[in-house]
Amino acid sequence: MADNPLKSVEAALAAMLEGITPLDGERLPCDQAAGRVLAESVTARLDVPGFDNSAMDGYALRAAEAGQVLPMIQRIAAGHPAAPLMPGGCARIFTGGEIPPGADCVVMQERTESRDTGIFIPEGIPVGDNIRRRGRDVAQGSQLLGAGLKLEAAALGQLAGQGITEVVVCKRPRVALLSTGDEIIDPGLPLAPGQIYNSNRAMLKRLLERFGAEMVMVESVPDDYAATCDILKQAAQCADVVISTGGVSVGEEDHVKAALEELGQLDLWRLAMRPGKPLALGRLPRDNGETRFVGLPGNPVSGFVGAWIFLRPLIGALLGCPALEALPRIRARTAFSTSNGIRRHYMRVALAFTEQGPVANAFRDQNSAVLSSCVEANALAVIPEQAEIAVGDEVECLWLVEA
Ligand SMILES: Nc1nc2c(c(=O)[nH]1)N[C@H]1C(S)=C(S)[C@@H](COP(=O)(O)OP(=O)(O)OC[C@H]3O[C@@H](n4cnc5c(N)ncnc54)[C@H](O)[C@@H]3O)O[C@H]1N2
Ligand code: MOO
Repeated sequence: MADNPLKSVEAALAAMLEGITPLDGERLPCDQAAGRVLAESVTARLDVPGFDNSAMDGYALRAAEAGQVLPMIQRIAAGHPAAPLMPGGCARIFTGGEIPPGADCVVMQERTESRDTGIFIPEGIPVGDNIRRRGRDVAQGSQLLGAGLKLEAAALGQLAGQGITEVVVCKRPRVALLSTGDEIIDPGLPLAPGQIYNSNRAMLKRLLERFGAEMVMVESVPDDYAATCDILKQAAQCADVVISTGGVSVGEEDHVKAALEELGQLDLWRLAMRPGKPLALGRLPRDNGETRFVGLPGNPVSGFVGAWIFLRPLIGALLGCPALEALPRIRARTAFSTSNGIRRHYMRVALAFTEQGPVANAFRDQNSAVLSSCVEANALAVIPEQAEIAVGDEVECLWLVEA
């Protein structure tokens, strides 16, 4: 919008992500790699399955010999090698058992009858029936898993299925999380009048760890310019990303932005988003390069929304994980009405999946200081600038999933 003095979220995201490349890889045992992102793709060493095997407990035979009683001349349990099957006979076989050379189908035992002279096999068994072919799941030499994939249950199973015990994953982005404000007190300590407990830290730590970051510094910073400069310098040395909460607005006790401008560079400030308008993006120098800086507003909901919209893609880019870079979008009908001003509103909603399609239920109080609005939210409904939304209108929602 031409007369909107605030920067768009898209412009801010592009500025934040510009020049970011994934961090180096590190080799890890697979049993410590859950939730980590592959830095290198993995090639299959083996065919899976490694040999033709039975999908059922039953009998292996030549399909052409079905429709008669066949003597049972071999027994093949899973884990034991199969000898060739002589013509005119069948083999007792169990699920996962190796198909004996010569056999070309398996009949499940429920379809057979045991007779004195052998096993009666019904007619019309197709060649290949109930055989799981070698390499059907994975072919040796093919790409098993691609770089950038977050290792979750099935991928870990695929690695184990290859006998692989180590992988190269992207190093976790190191994050320094600074809570500014004289009024902010750690849970466990007594509260004096005017003070509040630090709710942002616990919330952001959890979100950042879910996104794949490692917390290397977690500090509280008083409302003091020199102290803010000191801690920013220290944080920039030990972290890939420095995140602060509070102190980015226009008050006299808001020192973060001034400290950032003094020490490094403020790339962007004041966004057309609600909540989160005073969010500040920039960079701080460190010995071998620079450290990204994200200054989240102090209001807890601004921090929550800012984390999903900015920190998730930032951590994703540092991890080389495309799935983390954009939240999945889903269209839903609103169970609420609202009218919006010049900032895009990210309303906290609980999506319900009804027979009529997804419905977005908004928490009654959408103020940026009301963290209750986030507790049961599973999506952010994106209300465009100046929009008038009536009950039942369709809006786009961002689904709050970690990857
Ligand atoms: N004159 C103006 N005042 C404000 C503006 C403005 O444009 N002009 N913007 C408002 C908006 S919007 C926001 S958002 C806030 C952001 O201010 P800051 O980022 O400077 O944050 P603080 O002032 O330090 O704190 C705001 C609020 O959040 C509480 N807070 C801070 N840290 C924590 C924490 N770790 N845990 C829980 N709560 C926290 C703090 O006590 C304040 O109540 O500025 C508006 N003002
Ligand atoms: O932009 Mo602020 O985060 O609405 O309260």
